[in-house]
Amino acid sequence: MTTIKTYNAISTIGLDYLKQHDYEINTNDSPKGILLRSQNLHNEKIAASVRAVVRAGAGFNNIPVDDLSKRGVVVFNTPGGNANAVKELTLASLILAARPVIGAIGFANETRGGDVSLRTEVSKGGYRGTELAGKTLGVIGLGNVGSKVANTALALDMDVIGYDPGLNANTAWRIDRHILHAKNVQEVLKKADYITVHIPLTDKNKFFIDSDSIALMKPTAALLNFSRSGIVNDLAAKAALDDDKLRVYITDFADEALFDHPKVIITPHIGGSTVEAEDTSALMAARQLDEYLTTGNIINSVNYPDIDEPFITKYRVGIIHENVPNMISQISKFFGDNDINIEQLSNRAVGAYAYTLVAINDFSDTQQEYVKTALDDIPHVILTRRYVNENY
Ligand SMILES: NC(=O)c1ccc[n+]([C@@H]2O[C@H](COP(=O)([O-])OP(=O)(O)OC[C@H]3O[C@@H](n4cnc5c(N)ncnc54)[C@H](O)[C@@H]3O)[C@@H](O)[C@H]2O)c1
Ligand SMILES: O=C(O)[C@H](O)COP(=O)(O)O
Repeated sequence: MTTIKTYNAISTIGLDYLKQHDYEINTNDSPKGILLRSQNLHNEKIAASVRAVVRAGAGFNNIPVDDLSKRGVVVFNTPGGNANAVKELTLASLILAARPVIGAIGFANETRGGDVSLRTEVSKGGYRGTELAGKTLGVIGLGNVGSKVANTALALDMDVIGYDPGLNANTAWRIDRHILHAKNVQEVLKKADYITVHIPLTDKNKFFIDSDSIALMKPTAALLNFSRSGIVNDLAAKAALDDDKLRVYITDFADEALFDHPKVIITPHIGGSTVEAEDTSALMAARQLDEYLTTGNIINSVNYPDIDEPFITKYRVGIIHENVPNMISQISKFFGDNDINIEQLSNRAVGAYAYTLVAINDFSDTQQEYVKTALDDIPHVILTRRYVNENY
């Protein structure tokens, strides 16, 4: 049996899937895979046995991707698995930014005793809000979450302007044609009444929203952060709120500096915390993990190229290597020199790394033993794995 190590509360749907596919969960210290959510892996020792790390969720800034890539460990996430959950909480937050719902609930609860209805009717004027219809929503990042938020805001009769210079074709298809595409982020910051950020935390995106960007916003603007702590400079947001340069800041990431601020609403990182999102993400994660460990197919990796081919031969060899010239010819020569016939060879590269998946039928035990060690001697090969098709 193969062991998978887990961190965080992973939905039982995902864990059951693994158990049904002959995996043990957390039974020893030499797992083949790790399945996690937001656990910070940067300071954890990751066992040498690990071949795959799967994030049941979108953001993977909690995983030491660069180090794992060098070790040939494939890192996955589950894009879109929790996007609807984040969309719904973002929409709720837009309403909280437009209407003083939280204060009004507090007030209603304080008016116990006597003629409650009279007192609430007299004082409700203090809880008047505004409407979202007709206002402009700026969406920064139009990926799985941002595209859903943007499309749904149109149904609320908002005007929507989006910014995403790295939009991929799949997501682009999903974006409603009524959404205005900004050429630069400044255009969004200046035009929008509500600004919501849905981008990953990377070195480049650290403090993407800082005092300079807030200075471009309308002083009546509302800023929403359901991305990550560190994408918005919270201290800059707080200073702008204090100086009446920003109206409200809603964030899903608690920060000591923001507690008890009257213009801040904090939720405890619950954007993806719905039953449905946790089930979907965990099941996607479990399937991707099993698929890689048993067939070599890579689906939704964040550090290696995806290759997803039907496993129709008896064997496969997956070779993780650097993306440098002459690798495919050296690999195919290696198989030829060792009298092993290649039925199919797939190769893809992304950034500094590449993956070659070789399909084989006739593969003697001696050849298999030899390939396992000798392929690794080709310069720039990082890791080699062999896969056996039990259904062949
Ligand atoms: N609060 C939560 O619980 C929760 C849940 C899910 C996701 N998230 C966060 O939201 C982020 C986005 O999630 P997603 O599923 O939409 O990811 P995604 O990968 O589908 O989309 C991210 C988009 O951001 C764009 N982007 C990157 N940098 C940008 C920049 N500087 N300016 C404009 N666009 C930029 C990318 O091109 C991509 O289209 C995740 O990385 C994660 O950190 C939080
Ligand atoms: O990036 C994500 O998917 C979200 O931040 C969800 O995180 P969680 O799995 O810890 O709820």
